Amino acid sequence: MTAIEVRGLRKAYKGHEVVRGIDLDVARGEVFALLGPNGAGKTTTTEILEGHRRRDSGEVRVLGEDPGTAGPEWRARIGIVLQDTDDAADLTVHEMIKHVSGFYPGPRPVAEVIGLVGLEEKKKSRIRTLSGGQRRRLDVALGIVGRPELLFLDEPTTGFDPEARRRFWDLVRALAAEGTTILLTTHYLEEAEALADRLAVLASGQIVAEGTPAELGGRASAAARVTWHENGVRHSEEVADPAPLLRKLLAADTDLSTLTVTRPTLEDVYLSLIGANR
Ligand SMILES: Nc1ncnc2c1ncn2[C@@H]1O[C@H](COP(=O)(O)OP(=O)(O)OP(=O)(O)O)[C@@H](O)[C@H]1O
Repeated sequence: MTAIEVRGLRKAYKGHEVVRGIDLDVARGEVFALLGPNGAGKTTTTEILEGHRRRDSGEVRVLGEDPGTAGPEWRARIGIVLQDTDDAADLTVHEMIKHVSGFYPGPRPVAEVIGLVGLEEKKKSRIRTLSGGQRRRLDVALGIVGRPELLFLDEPTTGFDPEARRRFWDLVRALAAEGTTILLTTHYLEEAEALADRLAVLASGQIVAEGTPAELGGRASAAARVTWHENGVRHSEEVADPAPLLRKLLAADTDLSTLTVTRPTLEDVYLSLIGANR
């Protein structure tokens, strides 16, 4: 079943079109990442799907309803982690999560949510005293307290330290394992690679590539670069299939202690896609 279905989505601000005919399908239970440079239209698209922004044209279905007209029951089935929120700073972490949990019919227990995002030590702290990364974790807590069927994560790990980011990835995987559909926007390609079942690259308001992280932009079939050293001299060859070259090197008893075989990283593919669409 489809969680998100978008056909021909368009949106302009003051006559300048920033979303220019997007088609998108996200299946239930899928983790889908939207990538793209600053200003590509990711947040605008996401906000339209969340029902927070009006579209100019196109068909949009989210959990079977049009977000432009869907009511509070639909809203209770989705969770949203916005790029930056700054409200109710005088409440404590626990009070804020408790307050928001009251909006949902079957919320997670507050203590469970605090544990999931790793804010146990800060549960009695006032929100205004949190660090940037802790504040983001609270945002994530508020996004998941209602047990959403579909979770929107807009750059969720900006400001996280590396350990918090890994912990957040585990949380996303656990939510996905429970069947939560997740739409994620991120500038961290390793994050998209670690989490997403599929991803789409948005450039100037259009989807320029879509696929699994392994296949995006022909990555799986791209040439491999083999490098090694022979008598102190570095050799480097680009080959479609590295096996014959490796056999030849082995047969010749070449020193392979510095051997590397690499294919384009997701970042390489992403940068060339963005570069080609400037
Ligand atoms: N309320 C608004 N009024 C006018 N222009 C806007 C508005 N919101 C966004 N824009 C413009 O629309 C374009 C797309 O913005 P959007 O925030 O969707 O991009 P993004 O891909 O999410 O970028 P980022 O990676 O920086 O978050 C940008 O050029 C932005 O300046």
